Amino acid sequence: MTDKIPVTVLTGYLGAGKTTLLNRILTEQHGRRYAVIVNEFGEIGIDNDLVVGADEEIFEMNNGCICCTVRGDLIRIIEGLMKRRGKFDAIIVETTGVADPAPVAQTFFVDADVKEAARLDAVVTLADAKFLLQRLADAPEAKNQIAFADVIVLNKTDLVTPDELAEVEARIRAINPYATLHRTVKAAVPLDAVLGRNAFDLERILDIEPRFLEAEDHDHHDHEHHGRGDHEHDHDCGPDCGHDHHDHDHAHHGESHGLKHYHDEDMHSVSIRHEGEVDPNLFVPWLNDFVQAEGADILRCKGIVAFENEPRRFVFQGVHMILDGDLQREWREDEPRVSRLVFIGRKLNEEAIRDAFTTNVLRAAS
Ligand SMILES: Nc1nc2c(ncn2[C@@H]2O[C@H](COP(=O)(O)OP(=O)(O)OP(=O)(O)O)[C@@H](O)[C@H]2O)c(=O)[nH]1
Repeated sequence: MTDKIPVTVLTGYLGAGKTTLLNRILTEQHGRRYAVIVNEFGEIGIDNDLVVGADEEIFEMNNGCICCTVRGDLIRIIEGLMKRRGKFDAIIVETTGVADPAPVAQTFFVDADVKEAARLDAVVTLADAKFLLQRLADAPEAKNQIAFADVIVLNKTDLVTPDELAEVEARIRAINPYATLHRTVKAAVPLDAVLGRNAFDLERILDIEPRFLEAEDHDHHDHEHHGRGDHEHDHDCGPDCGHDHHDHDHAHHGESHGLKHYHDEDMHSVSIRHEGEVDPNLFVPWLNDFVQAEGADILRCKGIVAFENEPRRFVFQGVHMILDGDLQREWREDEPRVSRLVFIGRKLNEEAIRDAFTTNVLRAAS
């Protein structure tokens, strides 16, 4: 895995500060060389003109940002880059401000060649401290971008009062409690806070998301807000879609569960904790079926699972209905064999998820 090229996906709504951060990355003395892929709307990309830095290679995807189109472009661009390996150390993909990061992230799971050559390092989302609340109200993509983030750079803090900042941060946390968050002016964040995160390295989920294993079960609100039905970008791909929606192996189960979820209108996260092992022959099919059925509403899922008679941890993650997972390092002696799953998405029915897990994985085993 180590010789794969790390890819950072930079996202964030229009004007949030993506280019500002990119310029910072490209001008700072860090001794690394980045290839930059800019996903720009329209025929003529203007972002190129704004990006400084002589040595970086910049490629553009000019045909919009939606779903499979971008993926095709991105795959071709990354494949082209791979022929020039050695000329750069890492890739940064700057997505257009209105893009849903899901298809970009999916590229690194589903395309065999890309998977072979590159690994998604982290999704970094720029958030505009002044306008994020408005965007959350009127732009579903803005919410997706927050939900997807491994790292959130809450930028333009100079434009808001401390109270406003606290409010926007609370809203971000309601959507995504797991990302690391940095408050910035002019995207001034230490580069190692956004690059080289290994946030998508399944082995490191716990390092990146220490809260992942915390006792949960705080609030159990039942929120059924929403009703916006903003599904434009959900991947309910039709028959023409080139998506490869099956490419998983994952598994686990659990048995007790603490559900915690946060909610922000229709977006929230549900976590399940099972104090013990699960039968992979029950867990894996359940997870696959669940994600296939509900994937349009699930933006992200992750989990670490203890399998019966298996010394290694099963770790999975997914983007919509695409799942990826494998057995990784062994459980340590002092480590409780607990199974944990987290789903982040829209309209997730917490009780239904809990019941399905209990019925199909736990009860079925007894
Ligand atoms: N006041 C203030 N302005 C900022 C800050 N960061 C960036 N800006 C300004 O905000 C504007 C937009 O920043 P960009 O970095 O171009 O944002 P972007 O996300 O790349 O924008 P798009 O490419 O349109 O999506 C620029 O004029 C920046 O100079 C900040 O922390 N505070």
